[in-house]
Order: sequence, then C-alpha cells, then structure tokens
Amino acid sequence: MEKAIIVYGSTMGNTEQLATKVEEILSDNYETTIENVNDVNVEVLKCFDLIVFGSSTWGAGELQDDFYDFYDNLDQVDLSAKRAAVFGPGDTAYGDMFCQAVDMLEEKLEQRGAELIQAGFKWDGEITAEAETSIKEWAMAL
Ligand SMILES: Cc1cc2nc3c(=O)[nH]c(=O)nc-3n(C[C@H](O)[C@H](O)[C@H](O)COP(=O)(O)O)c2cc1C
Repeated sequence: MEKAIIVYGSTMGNTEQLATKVEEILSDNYETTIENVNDVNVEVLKCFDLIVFGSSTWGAGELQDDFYDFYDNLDQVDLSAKRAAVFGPGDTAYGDMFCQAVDMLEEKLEQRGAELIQAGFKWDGEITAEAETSIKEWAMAL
C-alpha cells in the first residue's frame, strides 16, 4: 500500500478538523500518517508517496504561524517523484489574500519538485457539515 502523510498547522482547530476528514478518506487507499506541523521534521516527507499540507491563512495572507520553520526547511528536501496537494480554510473578507497560505505551499511544493495532483482546497468561513462533505469529496480524488 502506498503511504500518505497529512501535515497541518491550525490555530483555532479549523484546519485540524479538515485534516481529520482528509485522513479518514485517505486511509481507505493509503497507509496514512497525520501530524501537527509542530511535531514533524521535513526529512520525514521522504518516506511518503503522497504529501498533503493543510494551513489556514493568518495575518495578511500569511502562513499559519506554526508552519514557518517547516516551510523554510522545505528548501532542504528534494520532493521530486512525490505527489502532493494542499488545503486550508480562510475568509473571503480578506479579498486577494483569501487562503493565500494554500497558494504559498503549492508554490513551494512545486519548487521542490513535487507534482500537484489536484487544485488546492480552499474553504470560506466556518467548518460546517457542508465543509466536511466538500473536503471529503476533494480527498477522494487524491
Ligand atoms: C487575525 C486574523 C487574520 C486572518 N487573515 C486571513 C487572511 O489573510 N486570509 C484568509 O483567507 N483568512 C484569514 N483569516 C481567517 C482564518 O484563516 C480562518 O479563521 C481559519 O478558519 C482559521 O483556521 P485555524 O483554526 O485552522 O487556524 C484570518 C483570521 C484572523 C483572526
């Protein structure tokens, strides 16, 4: 069975909630690992076929705080031959900065050689039952 890792950063629990739904779906087809970004080193990514990052957007279009060191350290790993995808909640009240962390992580993954296999999942507002259904559908295509 192929291996998938979900690495998430979450200040108030919204991204974490989405991450658990992604894991629920991926565990049907992958041997899955789910990690808070605070508890994981970039080196571990080498062991997985599919890499999924989840980050909310904070400040003005910035990564979730816990993601910064990990994001910088991604420059040290070669992710070619890895498949990847990114998700995150945000708020369209932030205009052009809506879910910008998703875009930043996608860009970084591509720079490191990973293949983005699906457009990022961006959710506006509260994590409702509808949000959970939508992210599960997104995860089914991974
Ligand atoms: C101070 C503050 C700044 C935020 N900045 C942005 C932003 O630039 N873009 C965006 O899409 N959402 C922004 N948000 C919304 C959060 O991303 C959203 O509440 C998200 O669900 C939080 O997820 P988390 O609990 O996993 O951290 C901001 C929220 C706060 C409170």
